[in-house]
This record gives sequence, structure tokens and C-alpha cells, in this order.
Amino acid sequence: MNRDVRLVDTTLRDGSHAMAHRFTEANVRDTVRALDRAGVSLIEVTHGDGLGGSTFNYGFSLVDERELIAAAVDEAERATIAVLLLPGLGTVTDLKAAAGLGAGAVRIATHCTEADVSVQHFTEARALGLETVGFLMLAHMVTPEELAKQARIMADAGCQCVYVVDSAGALILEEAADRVAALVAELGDAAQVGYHGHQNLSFGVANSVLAYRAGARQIDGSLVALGAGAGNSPTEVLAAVFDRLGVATGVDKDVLMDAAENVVKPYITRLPVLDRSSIVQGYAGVYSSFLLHAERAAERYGVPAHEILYRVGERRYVGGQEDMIIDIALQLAAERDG
Ligand SMILES: CC[C@H](O)CC(=O)C(=O)O
Ligand SMILES: [Mn+2]
Repeated sequence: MNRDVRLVDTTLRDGSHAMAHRFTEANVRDTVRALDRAGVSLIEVTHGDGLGGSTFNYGFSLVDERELIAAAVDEAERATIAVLLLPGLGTVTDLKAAAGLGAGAVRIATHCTEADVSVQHFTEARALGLETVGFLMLAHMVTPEELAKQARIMADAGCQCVYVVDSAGALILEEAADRVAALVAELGDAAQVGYHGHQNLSFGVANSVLAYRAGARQIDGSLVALGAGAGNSPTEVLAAVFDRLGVATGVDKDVLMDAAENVVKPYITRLPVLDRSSIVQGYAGVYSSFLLHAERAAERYGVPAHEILYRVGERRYVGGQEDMIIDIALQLAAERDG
């Protein structure tokens, strides 16, 4: 394949957050068929929080993710289907099951300071013959140098591409580029570097271009930006922008635009928007997938969602601490009631 950068689509995984994990098998089949036709070579399909994420804490899936993964594999003629795994939530048993269903890649995600918990999973993934990708989440929370050290742990464990993951959509321009450059310098030929953006401060696409210029060779997007918070960098926009810049992606931007308009938009139950809550997520550095949890707690306890999110940011909560959003809502309600 003659391309300068690989566009990876996560509509059917990060978009699961925005869809409250309500994807149907038809949604998955239609989206995979369209992405595959456009030439997208890696398509992620899993519960928003990864394998095993369908729980009380994170939200139950409408359809078992294994059925969705099998449907995606069935539909993809050229693309590889990837799954996401958060060690501690997803297990090696889940990974083996996904590989058995035909998934060809796994993206293993840890908090940006905890790459060491992924070592066993990378070892198992390589033994299963899977393509391996590492996600260093909430990457804004550490310096480029610290992030690069964590990337080295993943690469040494068998990870083939380590991502700078702007989970909060908090990184602005050189903050993203500097992190990517630090990983590129650290990893050299040992592993590629990727970039995953969110739109909470509107920098998803601009940061992705800078990430490419800093050496990233895999860039994530979602059709119609369908993803947590204000959504991800839209895949169809990334394709158009890279095309304008003369950077080959190997995907057909027009087929992607058609997929966004006619396949994905019609089934979206809640379009990702840049509203007060999602902007606060970017500003205060809050995990994008906390948005719906904060909105539900806000509604239940009669307090503003954006105030909950400001406090989550102050306390630097990380993925897995969703239940503590309720504590904050209770505190805000108690303060309001004197
Ligand atoms: C829960 C996993 C998370 O949604 C991964 C991701 O896409 C991110 O951190 O942005
Ligand atoms: Mn994300």
C-alpha cells in the first residue's frame, strides 16, 4: 500500500460511548462495509471501554460485543478488525476469544503512567499473532519525556505502535506535537507512533496534522466525529485534509464522506457537540468518556454537569473512577442545600 499515514477508524469503539453502547449488528455491518470500501485498513470494534466493558459501572452493551466483532470480521473484505483492551477490565481470555472470532489487532490501553500493566497482554497478543498497538491515555497529564519512557515499556513488551492518546481533548498544538516527537525520538525503529484526538477544544484535526509532521504514522478518527466528549477527529475530515496537504492515506475521502452522511449520521442517537460540558472537559483535562456519566449524575441530583466536570478535573480522576462522579454530584447537591 502506497501511503504516508494510516487512518484508523474508531467509530465503532469510541463511538460506543456517545451511543451509550447501543450499537446494533446492522449498524456495525453497514459501517464496516462502508469503511472497508473506502480503503480504511484498520477498524476498531468493541464496547467503548474495551473488551469486557459491558458492566454496571461502564454501561451495558445492547448487543454482546463478541457478536459485533464477529459481524465486523464477516463484513470486512480487506480491513483488519481491531479490538480495544484495558488490562484489568478485559482479560487474556477475552483477547483469545476476540482473536478466535477473527480480530487481527489489539489496542491495549493504560493510563499514561501505567504502561507496565500492559506487558503480559502484549506478550499474549504477539503469541496469538495479533498486530499490537498501545494507548497511553490522558497523555496531557505527563510531560513528553515521561510519556516517552512509558512508550518504551510498551515497545519493549512487543507493541508495534504506541499512541499519544488525548483522552480529554486537552492538548493544544505543540503540546500534542511535542509528545509525539518525544515518542518518535525514544522509539526510533522499534515501534511506530500514533495519535488519537478528541474535539473538546476543537484541536483534533489540527493536532493530527502536527502529529503526522512530528512523525506519527497512524492517526485515529471517527465518522461524524462519533466518539466520547465532543467526539473524535472526524475520519472524513482527516481524509480530506491530508489529501489537500498531499499526504497519501490510501483512503477515498468521497466514499468516507458518503459513509458519514448516509450510513452513520442516520443512526446516531446523540450527535457529539461542542457544548459547555465538553468544552470544560477539554479545559479541565477530563476523560471524554465521563461526559454521559456526568450528565446522568447532574440530572439525578439536580446539579450542573459542567460543575461536576470541573471538579473531576481538579481531582485528576482517571478511567475506572466513574463511580466517583456520583460522589461529586452528591457533594455539589449538599453544598447547594446548605
Ligand atoms: C475507555 C477507553 C478510552 O475511551 C480510550 C480512548 O479512546 C481514550 O482514552 O480517548
Ligand atoms: Mn478516545
